[in-house]
Amino acid sequence: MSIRFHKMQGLGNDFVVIDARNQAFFALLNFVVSVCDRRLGVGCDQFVLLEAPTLPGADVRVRFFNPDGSEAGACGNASRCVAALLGNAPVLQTAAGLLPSFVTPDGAIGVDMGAPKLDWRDVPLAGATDTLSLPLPGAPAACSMGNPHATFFDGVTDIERLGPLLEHDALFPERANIGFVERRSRDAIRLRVWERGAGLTPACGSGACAAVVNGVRKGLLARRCAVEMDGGSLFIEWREADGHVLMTGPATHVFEGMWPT
Ligand SMILES: N[C@@H](CCC[C@H](N)C(=O)O)C(=O)O
Repeated sequence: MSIRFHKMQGLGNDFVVIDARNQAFFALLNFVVSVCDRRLGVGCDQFVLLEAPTLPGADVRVRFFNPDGSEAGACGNASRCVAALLGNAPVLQTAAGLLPSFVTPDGAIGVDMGAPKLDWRDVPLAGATDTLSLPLPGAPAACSMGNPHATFFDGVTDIERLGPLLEHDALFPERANIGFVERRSRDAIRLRVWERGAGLTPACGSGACAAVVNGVRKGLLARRCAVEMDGGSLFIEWREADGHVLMTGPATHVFEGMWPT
Protein backbone atom coordinates (compact mmCIF):
# COMPACT_ATOMS: atom_id res chain seq x y z
CA MET A 1 0.00 0.00 0.00
CA SER A 2 1.15 3.56 -0.58
CA ILE A 3 -0.34 6.96 0.02
CA ARG A 4 -0.31 10.07 -2.18
CA PHE A 5 1.26 13.23 -0.77
CA HIS A 6 1.93 16.75 -1.99
CA LYS A 7 5.06 18.73 -1.20
CA MET A 8 4.23 22.46 -0.90
CA GLN A 9 6.13 25.52 0.26
CA GLY A 10 5.42 29.11 1.22
CA LEU A 11 8.55 31.28 1.50
CA GLY A 12 10.62 28.14 2.01
CA ASN A 13 8.47 27.01 4.97
CA ASP A 14 7.74 23.55 3.57
CA PHE A 15 4.99 21.00 4.06
CA VAL A 16 3.96 17.49 3.23
CA VAL A 17 0.20 17.47 2.66
CA ILE A 18 -1.88 14.29 2.72
CA ASP A 19 -5.51 14.45 1.63
CA ALA A 20 -7.28 11.83 3.72
CA ARG A 21 -10.64 12.68 2.16
CA ASN A 22 -9.98 10.46 -0.83
CA GLN A 23 -7.69 7.76 0.62
CA ALA A 24 -7.60 5.79 3.87
CA PHE A 25 -5.13 7.31 6.32
CA PHE A 26 -4.58 7.48 10.09
CA ALA A 27 -2.04 10.01 11.38
CA LEU A 28 0.21 8.05 13.69
CA LEU A 29 3.00 9.78 15.55
CA ASN A 30 5.80 7.66 14.07
CA PHE A 31 4.41 8.17 10.54
CA VAL A 32 4.50 11.96 10.96
CA VAL A 33 8.03 11.92 12.41
CA SER A 34 9.33 9.68 9.58
CA VAL A 35 7.77 11.69 6.75
CA CYS A 36 9.08 14.99 8.18
CA ASP A 37 12.65 13.68 8.55
CA ARG A 38 14.88 15.39 5.96
CA ARG A 39 17.27 12.43 5.68
CA LEU A 40 14.97 9.45 6.14
CA GLY A 41 11.67 10.84 4.84
CA VAL A 42 10.33 13.45 2.42
CA GLY A 43 11.40 16.29 4.71
CA CYS A 44 9.31 19.27 5.79
CA ASP A 45 8.75 21.83 8.54
CA GLN A 46 5.16 20.65 9.09
CA PHE A 47 2.99 17.69 8.15
CA VAL A 48 -0.52 18.70 7.06
CA LEU A 49 -3.55 16.45 7.08
CA LEU A 50 -6.75 17.23 5.16
CA GLU A 51 -9.96 15.65 6.41
CA ALA A 52 -13.67 15.99 5.72
CA PRO A 53 -15.03 19.11 7.49
CA THR A 54 -17.27 18.72 10.52
CA LEU A 55 -18.53 22.33 10.71
CA PRO A 56 -21.06 24.08 8.46
CA GLY A 57 -19.42 26.60 6.16
CA ALA A 58 -16.07 24.79 6.03
CA ASP A 59 -14.73 23.23 2.82
CA VAL A 60 -12.02 21.11 4.43
CA ARG A 61 -10.67 20.33 7.88
CA VAL A 62 -6.92 20.97 8.21
CA ARG A 63 -4.60 19.65 10.93
CA PHE A 64 -0.94 20.65 11.38
CA PHE A 65 1.84 18.57 12.93
CA ASN A 66 5.42 19.57 13.76
CA PRO A 67 8.37 17.29 12.94
CA ASP A 68 8.54 16.25 16.61
CA GLY A 69 5.00 14.86 16.23
CA SER A 70 3.23 17.59 18.23
CA GLU A 71 0.00 19.00 16.80
CA ALA A 72 -0.28 22.77 16.34
CA GLY A 73 -3.51 24.76 16.40
CA ALA A 74 -2.45 26.98 13.50
CA CYS A 75 0.07 27.26 10.70
CA GLY A 76 -0.19 30.32 8.50
CA ASN A 77 2.01 29.28 5.59
CA ALA A 78 0.53 25.79 5.45
CA SER A 79 -2.96 27.32 5.43
CA ARG A 80 -2.01 29.38 2.38
CA CYS A 81 -0.48 26.29 0.74
CA VAL A 82 -3.67 24.27 1.31
CA ALA A 83 -5.71 27.12 -0.19
CA ALA A 84 -3.40 27.12 -3.25
CA LEU A 85 -3.58 23.33 -3.57
CA LEU A 86 -7.37 23.12 -3.42
CA GLY A 87 -8.15 26.31 -5.37
CA ASN A 88 -11.48 28.21 -5.37
CA ALA A 89 -10.64 30.11 -2.15
CA PRO A 90 -11.67 27.41 0.34
CA VAL A 91 -12.77 28.03 3.91
CA LEU A 92 -10.43 26.06 6.17
CA GLN A 93 -11.64 24.43 9.37
CA THR A 94 -8.72 24.50 11.82
CA ALA A 95 -8.37 24.16 15.58
CA ALA A 96 -8.23 27.98 15.57
CA GLY A 97 -11.63 28.25 13.85
CA LEU A 98 -12.93 28.71 10.32
CA LEU A 99 -10.35 30.55 8.21
CA PRO A 100 -11.51 31.95 4.84
CA SER A 101 -8.86 32.14 2.15
CA PHE A 102 -8.64 34.51 -0.83
CA VAL A 103 -6.56 35.23 -3.91
CA THR A 104 -5.29 38.75 -4.62
CA PRO A 105 -5.44 40.26 -8.15
CA ASP A 106 -1.70 39.56 -8.55
CA GLY A 107 -2.10 35.88 -7.65
CA ALA A 108 -0.87 35.92 -4.04
CA ILE A 109 -2.69 33.64 -1.61
CA GLY A 110 -4.24 35.12 1.51
CA VAL A 111 -5.85 33.70 4.62
CA ASP A 112 -7.98 35.48 7.20
CA MET A 113 -6.33 34.12 10.34
CA GLY A 114 -9.12 35.41 12.59
CA ALA A 115 -8.73 37.51 15.72
CA PRO A 116 -5.66 37.00 17.93
CA LYS A 117 -6.13 36.08 21.58
CA LEU A 118 -4.55 38.98 23.38
CA ASP A 119 -4.73 37.81 26.96
CA TRP A 120 -2.30 35.00 26.34
CA ARG A 121 0.53 35.01 28.91
CA ASP A 122 0.86 38.78 29.04
CA VAL A 123 1.46 39.23 32.73
CA PRO A 124 3.95 36.47 33.55
CA LEU A 125 6.03 37.34 30.51
CA ALA A 126 6.98 40.69 31.99
CA GLY A 127 9.46 38.86 34.21
CA ALA A 128 10.95 36.75 31.47
CA THR A 129 14.26 38.56 31.18
CA ASP A 130 15.06 38.21 34.87
CA THR A 131 13.66 34.73 35.15
CA LEU A 132 15.71 33.39 32.33
CA SER A 133 18.90 35.37 32.93
CA LEU A 134 19.41 35.50 29.19
CA PRO A 135 20.84 38.43 27.21
CA LEU A 136 17.44 39.60 25.92
CA PRO A 137 16.67 43.20 24.95
CA GLY A 138 13.51 43.45 27.07
CA ALA A 139 10.22 41.77 27.82
CA PRO A 140 8.52 40.16 24.84
CA ALA A 141 4.88 40.59 23.92
CA ALA A 142 2.77 37.48 23.45
CA CYS A 143 -0.45 36.49 21.78
CA SER A 144 -2.08 33.42 20.34
CA MET A 145 -2.89 33.16 16.64
CA GLY A 146 -4.40 29.77 17.41
CA ASN A 147 -0.89 28.79 18.45
CA PRO A 148 1.32 30.49 21.04
CA HIS A 149 3.79 33.21 20.02
CA ALA A 150 6.14 35.43 22.01
CA THR A 151 7.88 38.23 20.11
CA PHE A 152 11.06 40.08 21.07
CA PHE A 153 11.72 43.45 19.47
CA ASP A 154 15.18 44.61 18.40
CA GLY A 155 18.60 43.49 19.47
CA VAL A 156 18.51 39.69 19.49
CA THR A 157 21.02 37.91 17.29
CA ASP A 158 21.82 34.57 18.93
CA ILE A 159 18.57 32.91 17.94
CA GLU A 160 19.86 29.37 17.72
CA ARG A 161 20.96 29.51 21.36
CA LEU A 162 18.06 31.52 22.80
CA GLY A 163 15.26 29.99 20.70
CA PRO A 164 15.30 26.49 22.19
CA LEU A 165 15.77 27.82 25.75
CA LEU A 166 12.79 30.14 25.42
CA GLU A 167 10.62 27.58 23.61
CA HIS A 168 11.03 25.20 26.56
CA ASP A 169 10.95 27.75 29.40
CA ALA A 170 8.55 27.07 32.25
CA LEU A 171 6.77 30.32 31.35
CA PHE A 172 5.25 28.44 28.43
CA PRO A 173 3.51 25.28 29.63
CA GLU A 174 2.55 24.46 26.03
CA ARG A 175 5.97 25.65 24.78
CA ALA A 176 5.90 28.59 22.35
CA ASN A 177 7.04 29.91 18.99
CA ILE A 178 9.61 32.63 19.59
CA GLY A 179 9.88 35.56 17.17
CA PHE A 180 12.77 38.02 16.94
CA VAL A 181 12.02 41.30 15.17
CA GLU A 182 14.32 43.99 13.83
CA ARG A 183 12.32 47.11 12.96
CA ARG A 184 13.06 48.97 9.74
CA SER A 185 10.13 51.36 10.01
CA ARG A 186 6.60 51.33 11.42
CA ASP A 187 5.40 49.34 8.42
CA ALA A 188 8.38 47.11 7.60
CA ILE A 189 10.15 44.59 9.79
CA ARG A 190 12.60 41.75 9.52
CA LEU A 191 11.56 38.63 11.44
CA ARG A 192 13.11 35.29 12.34
CA VAL A 193 11.11 32.67 14.20
CA TRP A 194 12.27 29.78 16.30
CA GLU A 195 9.30 27.45 15.82
CA ARG A 196 7.96 25.21 18.54
CA GLY A 197 8.58 21.61 17.55
CA ALA A 198 10.45 22.54 14.37
CA GLY A 199 13.33 24.93 15.18
CA LEU A 200 14.48 27.81 12.99
CA THR A 201 12.46 27.89 9.74
CA PRO A 202 12.83 30.22 6.71
CA ALA A 203 9.41 31.77 7.42
CA CYS A 204 6.50 31.45 9.83
CA GLY A 205 3.10 32.81 8.80
CA SER A 206 1.43 32.76 12.20
CA GLY A 207 4.68 34.21 13.63
CA ALA A 208 4.48 37.10 11.15
CA CYS A 209 0.86 37.76 12.18
CA ALA A 210 1.80 37.62 15.87
CA ALA A 211 4.81 39.93 15.36
CA VAL A 212 2.60 42.62 13.81
CA VAL A 213 -0.13 42.24 16.45
CA ASN A 214 2.45 42.36 19.24
CA GLY A 215 4.24 45.32 17.62
CA VAL A 216 1.00 47.29 17.28
CA ARG A 217 0.13 46.61 20.91
CA LYS A 218 3.56 47.87 21.99
CA GLY A 219 3.00 51.04 19.93
CA LEU A 220 5.90 50.14 17.62
CA LEU A 221 4.18 49.15 14.37
CA ALA A 222 1.36 50.18 12.04
CA ARG A 223 -1.55 47.79 11.45
CA ARG A 224 -0.44 47.15 7.86
CA CYS A 225 3.11 45.88 7.76
CA ALA A 226 5.51 44.06 5.42
CA VAL A 227 7.30 41.21 7.19
CA GLU A 228 10.53 40.08 5.60
CA MET A 229 11.85 36.68 6.68
CA ASP A 230 14.78 34.57 5.46
CA GLY A 231 12.58 32.92 2.80
CA GLY A 232 10.81 36.08 1.58
CA SER A 233 8.05 38.47 2.58
CA LEU A 234 4.46 38.35 3.78
CA PHE A 235 2.07 41.25 3.98
CA ILE A 236 0.14 41.38 7.23
CA GLU A 237 -2.85 43.53 8.09
CA TRP A 238 -4.43 43.58 11.55
CA ARG A 239 -7.79 44.90 10.35
CA GLU A 240 -9.28 47.58 12.53
CA ALA A 241 -12.91 46.90 11.52
CA ASP A 242 -13.17 43.38 12.98
CA GLY A 243 -9.81 42.70 14.65
CA HIS A 244 -8.97 39.91 12.19
CA VAL A 245 -5.43 39.38 10.92
CA LEU A 246 -5.00 38.97 7.14
CA MET A 247 -1.86 37.31 5.83
CA THR A 248 -0.90 37.40 2.12
CA GLY A 249 2.02 35.92 0.19
CA PRO A 250 3.19 33.24 -2.25
CA ALA A 251 2.42 29.52 -2.00
CA THR A 252 3.84 26.91 -4.37
CA HIS A 253 3.24 23.26 -5.24
CA VAL A 254 6.66 21.59 -5.46
CA PHE A 255 5.89 17.97 -6.40
CA GLU A 256 3.70 15.03 -5.53
CA GLY A 257 4.65 11.48 -4.76
CA MET A 258 3.65 8.18 -3.21
CA TRP A 259 4.79 7.16 0.29
CA PRO A 260 4.84 3.44 1.12
CA THR A 261 2.81 2.56 4.23
N1 LIG B 1 5.14 27.36 10.18
C1 LIG B 1 3.98 27.76 10.81
C2 LIG B 1 3.74 27.46 12.26
C3 LIG B 1 3.74 25.96 12.53
C4 LIG B 1 3.29 25.55 13.91
C5 LIG B 1 4.19 25.96 15.03
N2 LIG B 1 5.51 25.40 14.94
C6 LIG B 1 3.54 25.61 16.38
O1 LIG B 1 3.87 24.56 16.97
O2 LIG B 1 2.69 26.37 16.83
C7 LIG B 1 3.32 29.00 10.27
O3 LIG B 1 3.58 29.33 9.10
O4 LIG B 1 2.52 29.61 10.96
